[in-house]
Amino acid sequence: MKNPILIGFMGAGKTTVGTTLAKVLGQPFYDLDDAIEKHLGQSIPSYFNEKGESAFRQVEKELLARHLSTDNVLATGGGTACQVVNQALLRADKRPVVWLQASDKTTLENLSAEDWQKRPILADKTAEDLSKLKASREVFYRKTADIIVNVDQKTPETIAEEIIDRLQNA
Ligand SMILES: Nc1ncnc2c1ncn2[C@@H]1O[C@H](COP(=O)(O)OP(=O)(O)OP(=O)(O)O)[C@@H](O)[C@H]1O
Ligand SMILES: O=C(O)C1=C[C@@H](O)[C@@H](O)[C@H](O)C1
Ligand SMILES: [Mg+2]
Repeated sequence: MKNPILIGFMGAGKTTVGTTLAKVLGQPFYDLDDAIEKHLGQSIPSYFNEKGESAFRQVEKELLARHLSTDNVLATGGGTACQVVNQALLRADKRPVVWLQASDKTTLENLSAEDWQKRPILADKTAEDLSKLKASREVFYRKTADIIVNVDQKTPETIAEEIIDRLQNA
């Protein structure tokens, strides 16, 4: 089984589930947002503030491209799979792409006030705005994913096991 790439909306649990999944599989884990922050030497919100979203997307694309040839369990950022150029990179990688699909309710429950602050796309947004943005992005996740795993009311361990089961039986 090739190590999967996790995509999906903010708060779906890509970082959390990816960490657990990598442990269960005994494989290294790579989190694209963490890698971006290390590369920039600053937090994503601070970089967004200084340079704006399009500069962020450029760095995101470069680090994604640089990393795809390695075989880690990979957690993308919430917007990674929504950029056309990244979709092509993800599809070309030949690793299974797993969409962690969460309801609005789960997404809102997962995102604490601190999580909300760490995600500049959500700055000044209401729950209703989040719901609209999430709905508008689903078409991209669906198009990029090989499998869809619903995460509602499941622990990270259960989700990781489900991903492994689905990939082994795919
Ligand atoms: N299955 C789960 N059960 C309980 N809490 C969860 C679960 N998945 C994620 N969380 C919590 O939700 C929050 C957001 O999770 P996480 O950072 O993994 O999301 P993400 O998909 O990586 O978001 P982003 O796209 O912004 O990187 C964290 O506080 C995490 O602890
Ligand atoms: O959904 C998004 O567009 C983002 C999600 C985060 O993971 C980060 O990649 C960044 O805050 C942008
Ligand atoms: Mg994450």
